[in-house]
Amino acid sequence: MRTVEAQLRRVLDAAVRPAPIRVDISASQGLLCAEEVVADRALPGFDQAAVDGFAVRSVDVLAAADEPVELPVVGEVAVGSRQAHRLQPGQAVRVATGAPLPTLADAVAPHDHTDAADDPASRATGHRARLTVKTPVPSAAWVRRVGEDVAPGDVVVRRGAPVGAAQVGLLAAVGRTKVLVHPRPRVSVLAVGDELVDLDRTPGTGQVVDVNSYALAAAASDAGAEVTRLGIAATEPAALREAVASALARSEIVVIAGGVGGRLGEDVQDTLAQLGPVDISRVAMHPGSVQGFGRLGGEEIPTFLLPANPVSALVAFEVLVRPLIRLTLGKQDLHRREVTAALLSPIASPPGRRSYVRGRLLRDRATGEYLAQPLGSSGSHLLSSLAEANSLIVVDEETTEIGMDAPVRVSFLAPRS
Ligand SMILES: Nc1nc2c(c(=O)[nH]1)N[C@H]1C(S)=C(S)[C@@H](COP(=O)(O)OP(=O)(O)OC[C@H]3O[C@@H](n4cnc5c(N)ncnc54)[C@H](O)[C@@H]3O)O[C@H]1N2
Ligand code: MOO
Repeated sequence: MRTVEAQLRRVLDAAVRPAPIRVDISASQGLLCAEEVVADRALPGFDQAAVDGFAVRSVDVLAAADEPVELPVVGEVAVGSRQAHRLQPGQAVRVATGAPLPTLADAVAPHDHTDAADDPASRATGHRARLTVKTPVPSAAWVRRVGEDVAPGDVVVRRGAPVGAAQVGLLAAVGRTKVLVHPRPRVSVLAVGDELVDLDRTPGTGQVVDVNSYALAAAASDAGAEVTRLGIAATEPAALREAVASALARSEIVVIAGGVGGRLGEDVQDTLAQLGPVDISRVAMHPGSVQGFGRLGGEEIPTFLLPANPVSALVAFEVLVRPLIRLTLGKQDLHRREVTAALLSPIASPPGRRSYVRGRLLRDRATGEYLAQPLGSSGSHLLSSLAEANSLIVVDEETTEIGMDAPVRVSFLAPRS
């Protein structure tokens, strides 16, 4: 039996990474940047007022520390003003937040530092108002300096950085319409099984609705892949070979649920062997121990044969496929967050296998301590208990029993609202 680690290594070694692509910045969110994005401009692009107030020379209002200083207001600069403004020593200009600062001004006195009054005498000289500055403002106060955020030549988004809302904002700010990113890996999902019918049919006696292609497609999409759910594959060898070959041609990862055991399994494996070597092995895990993996087709596309019991399929996906999708996306961190929790009821685990026990992770309000409640039976067909779970309790290979209150390793599943 191969350890989970050894199987994961084989899987990750087989990763096929799609070449980076250039996309609109609006489509880049959630992907990893594949280039160093260098700013060709400064942000802010010019010195500007950080508040509504009056642009002044700080030296002209120094004396306001002792007594109010009066200045004539010689003009007004609105946001977006494209006209050059200039003030002379001893003058003030009314400015709005974001307006370009007049030449010579090096500070803004906010409204609450000042009193402004209409002054007929100063109006006669062309000035609109007299300003009383009650508090001095030091140089650069209430000014957003050119290049303070980003200087030309700065890297605004690093290669390998996840693109989130702030990165999309920076790309827009430096005028980039497109950005090079690692695309989502394309994952194709198929199910095989003679008993399967699609969900638009009422299953007859002995028939089972195909759950796996839907559930695995959802899991792949949640992991960040671009998914094609191909549904139930024909089991007639030529048709199956054709279906898998066409999936290989359009995917970086192929996931097939079923075909691991029994007569059908042998037929499926024989057919797949025409496309490349498939290794069916027992992996030291529970559930999901019997599985197949190979690199198929000319491009050696990593291809999984997952055990068909729905819980086994999803757990095997979680443990082996999800990390491969994340690696293919370019992520550094391939695994879910793990915490240590106190076990709320005892669990058993088969010897020599790592168990993934469905659980609910709780937090003790008073102590902040994590608590793990194992859910129901461990049957691999019991999908509703996986739906109840928000985590998997991971029991190592050597342990066969864990008592109440003992510390256990718990891996988060997708966060739920
Ligand atoms: N000789 C052995 N037989 C089996 C073993 C074993 O170790 N030795 N392990 C059992 C376990 S556990 C699993 S899991 C399966 C894995 O084999 P397959 O992947 O070929 O699974 P099947 O036997 O075809 O199906 C198992 C179960 O799942 C249902 N199923 C199948 N496909 C779907 C689908 N798309 N959606 C929902 N449910 C599906 C199927 O009807 C069966 O009930 O092998 C066991 N046998
Ligand atoms: O491999 Mo089966 O994986 O335990 O349901």
